Amino acid sequence: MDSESHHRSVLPSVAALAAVAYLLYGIGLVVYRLYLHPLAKFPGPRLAAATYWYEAYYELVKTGKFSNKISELHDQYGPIVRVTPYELHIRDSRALDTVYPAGVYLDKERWDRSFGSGGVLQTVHASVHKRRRAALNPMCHALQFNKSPGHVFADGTQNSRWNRHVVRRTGRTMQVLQECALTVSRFSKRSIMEVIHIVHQHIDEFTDRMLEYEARKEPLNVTWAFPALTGDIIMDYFFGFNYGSTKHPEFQSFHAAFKALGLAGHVAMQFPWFLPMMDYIPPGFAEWLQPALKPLLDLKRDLHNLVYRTLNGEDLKTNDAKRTIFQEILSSKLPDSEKSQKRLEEEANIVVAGGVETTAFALDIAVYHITNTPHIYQRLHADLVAAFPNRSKLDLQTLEQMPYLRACAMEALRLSYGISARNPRTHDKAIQYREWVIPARTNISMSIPDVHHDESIFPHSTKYIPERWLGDAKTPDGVSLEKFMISFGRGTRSCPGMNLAWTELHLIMGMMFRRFKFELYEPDINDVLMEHDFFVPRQRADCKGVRVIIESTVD
Ligand code: HEM
Repeated sequence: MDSESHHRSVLPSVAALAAVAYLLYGIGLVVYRLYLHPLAKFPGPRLAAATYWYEAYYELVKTGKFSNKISELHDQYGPIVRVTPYELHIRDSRALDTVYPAGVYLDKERWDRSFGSGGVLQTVHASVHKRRRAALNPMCHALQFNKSPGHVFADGTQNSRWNRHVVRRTGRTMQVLQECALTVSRFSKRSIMEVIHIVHQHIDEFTDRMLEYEARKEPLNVTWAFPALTGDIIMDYFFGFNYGSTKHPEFQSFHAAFKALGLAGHVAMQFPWFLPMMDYIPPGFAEWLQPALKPLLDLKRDLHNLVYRTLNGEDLKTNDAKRTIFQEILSSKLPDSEKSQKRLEEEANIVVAGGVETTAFALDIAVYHITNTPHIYQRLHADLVAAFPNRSKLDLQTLEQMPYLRACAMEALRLSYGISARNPRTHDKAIQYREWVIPARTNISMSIPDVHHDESIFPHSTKYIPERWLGDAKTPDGVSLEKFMISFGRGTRSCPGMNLAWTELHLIMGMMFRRFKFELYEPDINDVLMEHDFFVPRQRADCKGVRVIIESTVD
C-alpha cells in the first residue's frame, strides 16, 4: 500500500474514533448531570437538567419564551426548579433577601456570554464588579453620609466599613432619606441639580415636538418618541454630546436597533463564538444586512473615537456637564487593564443600553394606562394643577413630593420590570432555602416579573393601580410594599441609574400630565405587554406602539 492510500484509510478511523469519543463524553456528561451532580436532587424536568438545548429551544426557537416556560415549571414543580444543568430558579418573593442579600458582593454568571465581559452589568466576578461599580458611582450621583458602620438601611443595603453609605433617590430610599433626614436631602438635591438643566433642555424640546403633533392633529407614537428623549439625555449625561434624536422628524433613536437585536443576546448566550464573530463583521455589511442597526453602529463608531481621543488627553464635551464617563473611569483607581479602549467602549455601550429602553418603556406604560383610565388622569392632572398653577414652570423638588405622581410612576415601573431576564447570583457558601440546602457556587436566579406579579403582594397584579402605593402601603402580613418593587434590582448590583431614571420620570410625567391631555389612538393593550423576554421585555412584533392624540390643557 502506498503512503497516500495508507493516509486515506487511516483518516476515517481517526474521525470515527473522535466521534465515538465525543459521543461517550456526551453520554458521560448527561449521566453526571442527571445522577451525580450536586443539583441532581432538585426538582425540574430531566431534559433541562441534562442539557442547555432545553433552554435554547425556548429562547431561540420559541423566541424569548423560556421565562414563560419556567413559570409553568414552577406551577408543576414548586418554588425551586433546576432550569438548566447548573442553575436553580426560585419563584418566591420572600426569597429575595436570601438570593440578593444586603451589602454582599456576589458573582453573576452567564450574562457576559450575551453582552461581552467589559461592562459593569455583566461582570462575572464580584471583586471586579465592585471595582468597576466604584469607578461609575460618581456619575450616578452617589450620595454619601455618615452613619455607623454595618448599619442596614431600609432598602436592604449595608453601610460600609468606611462609615459611608451610598443612597439613591428612589421611592424605596425615601425611607432611607427619612432616616438620615436633612443631611441627605441636601446632598441629594445638589447632586441632581448638577445635570438638571440638561434634562430640562431635552424635555423642552420634547414639549415643542408635542405641540407640533397637536397642531398637525397627528397621533404621536410615544413608543418611538420616548427612547429618542431618554437617549438624548443619557448621551449628554455620560458622553457630553447627543444625536438630536428628540428633534429628528421620525425620532430616530437606538430603539429600532435594540428592537432589531431582539434575539441576539439569546443566540450569544447559547453560542460563545457569536459575539467574537460579530466583532469581525464590517459595520457597512452589518448595516446592509439590518439597516435598523445604523444608530447603534454609529454609536459604536463614535464611542470608539471618543474613547480613543479621551485616552489621548482631549476634552471632547460639547455640553457643560462636569465630566464624561470616560474621564470619570480614567481618573478612578481602577487598574490600567480596566482602562483599555475595548473595556471603556463596552462600559459605555452598557450604560446606553441600560438607560434608554428601560426608562422609555416605563413611560410608555404610564402614558397608556393613565390615558386609558380617566379617573387616574383626572386625579393626577388636578394634583399637578394645584401644585403648579403656572403651567409653564415645573420644578423637580415639588414634583418629587407629590404622592400620586410618585404612585403612578411606581406602578409604571412595576409593570415595566426593567429587566425581564433571570437575574443570577452565585454565592460562595451553601444556602438554606426552605427545606433545601443549595450547594455553594450554584447559579441561583430569580425574575423581576415573577415578584411584580405575585398576587399575594400585588393583588390584580396585571392592572395599573397607583392607589396601591399610597399611604403606608404594606403587604397583608405588614411588610412594606416597596420591598417588593424591584424594577431596579436588589443589593450591590442594583441599578446605579435610579437617580437619573426617577428624575426623568418625575419631570416627563409631570410635564405631560400637567400641560396636556391625551386620547389613545387605536388603543391596543399589547403595546404595553411583554410578549418576548429579550433580556428586556419586548412587545409583539406586529405592535404599532402607543400612539396618542394630544391636546393642550387650558387650566
Ligand atoms: C426605569 C429605568 C431603569 C430601570 C427599571 C433599570 C433597571 C435596572 C436593573 C434591573 C438592573 C440590574 C440589576 C441587577 O443586576 O440586579 C440595572 C442595572 C444597571 N442599570 Fe439600570 N435601570 C433603569 C435606568 C437606568 C439608567 C437611566 C441608567 C444609566 C444612567 C442605568 C444604568 C444601569 C447600569 C450601568 C447597570 C449595571 C449595574 C451593575 O451591574 O452594577 N439604568 N438597571
